[in-house]
Amino acid sequence: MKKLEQSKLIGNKTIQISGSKSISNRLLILESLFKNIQIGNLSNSQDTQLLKKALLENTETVDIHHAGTAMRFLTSYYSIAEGKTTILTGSGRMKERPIKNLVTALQNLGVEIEYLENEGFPPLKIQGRKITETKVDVPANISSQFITSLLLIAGKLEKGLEINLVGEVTSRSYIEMTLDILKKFGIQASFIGNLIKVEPYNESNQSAVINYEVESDWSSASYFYSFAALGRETIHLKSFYKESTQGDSAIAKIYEEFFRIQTIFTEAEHKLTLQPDLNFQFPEKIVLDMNNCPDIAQTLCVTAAALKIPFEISGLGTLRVKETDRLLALYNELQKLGTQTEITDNTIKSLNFNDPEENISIKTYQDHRMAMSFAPFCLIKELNIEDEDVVEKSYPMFWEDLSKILNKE
Ligand SMILES: O=C(O)C1=C[C@@H](OP(=O)(O)O)[C@@H](O)[C@H](O)C1
Ligand SMILES: C=C(OP(=O)(O)O)C(=O)O
Repeated sequence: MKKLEQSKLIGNKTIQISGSKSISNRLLILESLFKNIQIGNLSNSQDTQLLKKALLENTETVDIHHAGTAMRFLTSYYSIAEGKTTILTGSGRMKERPIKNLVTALQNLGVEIEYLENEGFPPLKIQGRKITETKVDVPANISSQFITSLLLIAGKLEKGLEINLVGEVTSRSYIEMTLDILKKFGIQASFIGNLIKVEPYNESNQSAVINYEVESDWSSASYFYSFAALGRETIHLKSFYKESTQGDSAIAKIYEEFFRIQTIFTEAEHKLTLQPDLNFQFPEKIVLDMNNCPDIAQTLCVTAAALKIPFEISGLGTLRVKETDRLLALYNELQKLGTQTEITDNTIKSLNFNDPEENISIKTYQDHRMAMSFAPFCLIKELNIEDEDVVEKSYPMFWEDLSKILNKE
């Protein structure tokens, strides 16, 4: 249990955030399939460590715990490991997170994959083989990770791959991030309408060494936007770029529009300065579709609840199948801050704001983002965060970094 006393924000501190977990996990798979690259600022998240270990050890049974990207990316990776049988499993929650659309797509490409417990969910038994098919349909409304998973192996197939995205495309920014990284590896791809075409990798590219400096993680940066919005002090974050491929960089625009936090980029130092406008007036209401940046939805809901600004967020269907049912978790825990909400399959809307509870203890539901998104509320009132170690999944240094910017009141 982490006790966060009521605190004040110390101005002008600099926080060094580690590399994007999404970019890092794509790079590790590509490195293993295609060639050696020099990776700088690799994510120190537990999810990245787990994936790295799985790729290095190459055992028959692989337990990926709660790392969603690793689970989905490795499903395709082991599907093309010719002659190798792999059992791919994960935590209790991972066994409840959907994977059927990806498995069906790989089965349609000729791979033998068996569900070892429940149909449509891990654990999987995968019999790797050479894929010769060239086209596949994939429903794109459940998780973009299914598409990324196929894209990461596509260049390895003899004739490349055409992926037809069926239905609404969720978390599109993550697909675009994957295509950008493929390009850096020299893998040609196009994304027109609902069709993605990837050309086979040209082996003569093999010799050119790539240096890839991973931009720091914008999802992790989001919590500092929340601190700046509630504490109205300047915070510096490193190492970020002005043009980001991470969809969660939308946090800068969102917090500028609704909370008057200006983001200033210092190119030379790859530094972001989060600078609150002190003459800030609350917006009347926040209405936003966050389908493109689902991981920062919890951050925004807590900031809005703390400031008692009515909000109505849509595009959040995927939150139901993440580390926990994040809409339900928000509904439960925001009540402790005094905020009543109404949730549907894919939206959350505030109904009214009352005083926070006396002794607030936030449950985290094994979800790192529940712990980190509620932490900034300590600028309003003291609170406890249960199972604080959950932050390791994406941001192991989170509590240490907070201690640098908080002063007990
Ligand atoms: O490709 C990725 O790196 C991710 C895609 C998103 O998942 P969905 O596409 O399942 O929404 C996001 O929520 C997750 O944290 C990371
Ligand atoms: C949803 C997340 O991760 P994953 O799907 O990779 O477990 C996340 O980090 O918020």
